[in-house]
Amino acid sequence: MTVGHGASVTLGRHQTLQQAAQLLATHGMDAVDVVDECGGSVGRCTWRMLLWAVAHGMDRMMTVEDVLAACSIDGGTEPKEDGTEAPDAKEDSKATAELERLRRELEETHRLAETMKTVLDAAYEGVVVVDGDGVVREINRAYCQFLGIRREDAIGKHVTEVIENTRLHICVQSGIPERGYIQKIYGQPMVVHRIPIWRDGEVIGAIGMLIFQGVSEVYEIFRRLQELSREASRKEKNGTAAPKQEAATSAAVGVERIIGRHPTIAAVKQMIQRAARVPSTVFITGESGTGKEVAARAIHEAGPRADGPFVSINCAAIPEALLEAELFGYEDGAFTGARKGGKPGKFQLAHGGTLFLDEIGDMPLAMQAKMLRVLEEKKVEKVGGVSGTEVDVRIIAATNKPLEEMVRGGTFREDLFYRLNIIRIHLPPLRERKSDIPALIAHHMERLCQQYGVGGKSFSKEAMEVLIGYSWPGNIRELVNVIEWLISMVEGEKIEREHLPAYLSAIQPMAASMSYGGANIADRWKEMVYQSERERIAAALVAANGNKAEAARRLGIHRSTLYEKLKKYGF
Ligand SMILES: Nc1ncnc2c1ncn2[C@@H]1O[C@H](COP(=O)(O)OP(=O)(O)OP(=O)(O)O)[C@@H](O)[C@H]1O
Repeated sequence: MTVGHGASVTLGRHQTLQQAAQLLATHGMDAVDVVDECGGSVGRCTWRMLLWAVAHGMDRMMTVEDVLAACSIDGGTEPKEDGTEAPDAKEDSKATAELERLRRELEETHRLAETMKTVLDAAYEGVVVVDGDGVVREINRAYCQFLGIRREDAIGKHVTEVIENTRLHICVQSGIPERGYIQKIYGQPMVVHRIPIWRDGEVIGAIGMLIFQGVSEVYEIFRRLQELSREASRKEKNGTAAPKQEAATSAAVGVERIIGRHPTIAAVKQMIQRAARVPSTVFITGESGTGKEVAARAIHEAGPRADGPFVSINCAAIPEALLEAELFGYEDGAFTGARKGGKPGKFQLAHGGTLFLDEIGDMPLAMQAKMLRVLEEKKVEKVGGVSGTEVDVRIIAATNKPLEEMVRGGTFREDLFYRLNIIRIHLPPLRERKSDIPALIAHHMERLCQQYGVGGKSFSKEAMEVLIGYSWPGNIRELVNVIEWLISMVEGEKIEREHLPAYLSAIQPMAASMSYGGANIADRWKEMVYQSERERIAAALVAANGNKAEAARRLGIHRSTLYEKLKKYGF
């Protein structure tokens, strides 16, 4: 558009309807001449013409030239120069209503944008928003002041041109949130959070936050962590089992370490918080890999024993003959091969803390009787010992076996079952809380990439759909293993559908009653699952050179589950 000498305003023929409306509104005009590149008049744009275009559902981005042409083809609906020929009254009111709706929509958008800007500017932290290409779309006053730049100069530029050492554009590609990272800006270590913005399964941008007050706090947290780690190694030297590496490296504590917002998991988190407050025995059930140990640690960390040890023992992994010594310890010379000076048992090591009895359903009957006595008397007697020692231990037990059925079948003691089953927490299988899959993937991807020192990876929409569609029989452990495998196998930053193991894409049954090629689809499905699981197990055994413990780890299932499957598939 041009404003010539003597305030003569014209509109270029390639300008849009939206620009035409803006021009008329800005200059308070009813009509404006439409000109070509040489300034020659090609027609006249009026409010009536704009109303006509809106009434005919034309796009706001259409050129004025096209609208002029459409008007003339329409048989002169557009008024002639003198404006005597108006659109008919019905169309006129339709157009007016549409314009009014657009005006209100615009007003609302402006109001929201203003509110958002006020909120952003009032925030103490620096906030920057980038789009899917890493281009700055919004930045607040605090960030601009810190960087010493003007908002207008930052907006529209790639974030790397605006903020030193930023990784926001990488966060957009990986889709992985980065919280509490240190970023050097102007030589100062700053604490930043980088959070991807997801829409319809795709990352469409990211928000960066600069925490001005955070550095000293972070150093304080760091100092406390160092103290804790020193404490842990002191305890390890004294014989207390160190927590798993995963738990030690994770900053999350208590229910924080449980990822997921599905209602079933939200209810579990509530139960955990309640259970943490009381000393009663907790009994956790759920399929293998659903996070029973994670839940047990969360209870320990959220309760008053958090400063005490968390000791875990897998009752299925220890041969029957050694289980008693592992649990209660042994005296010097208690049996052939016993360590000189004896050894404390898990109960003693957990004194003042929590003992997690995993796979309790696999505990032999004879051992169950001894366990019941210890739980009732709160005293343990070492193998080869003569007197008992008092222990103050909170018990959390877990199993993936149907313990009630085992009680009925006589393979699990009823009295021990009731002694354990005081607070019951059931962890749902992953297939029943699929909405948590993206968050679990993001969490473990970030954790593992940090652990391996590699850059983050993101999933294509198709790959994510496959991961969400799969039934995850090995639950979260299987998911973690798939992520670990992908991190080491995929070179690039984007994980595509074809990078995923083939068994994840197997067709799901649509309806059990449907038939396909004469065979019942549910039977075909079962057969396919059977085949694919058999192949996966065979592949894992080959990859692990026949080592069953390693194969079970690769498959994300417990060793005892692998043995059952080996039997089932006739290996
Ligand atoms: N809610 C969760 N959020 C994040 N990670 C989880 C969650 N639950 C489980 N995991 C991860 O899944 C894996 C398996 O968890 P865990 O060992 O607690 O399962 P489990 O039910 O005790 O398995 P099993 O019955 O075989 O002993 C671990 O890598 C753990 O970090």
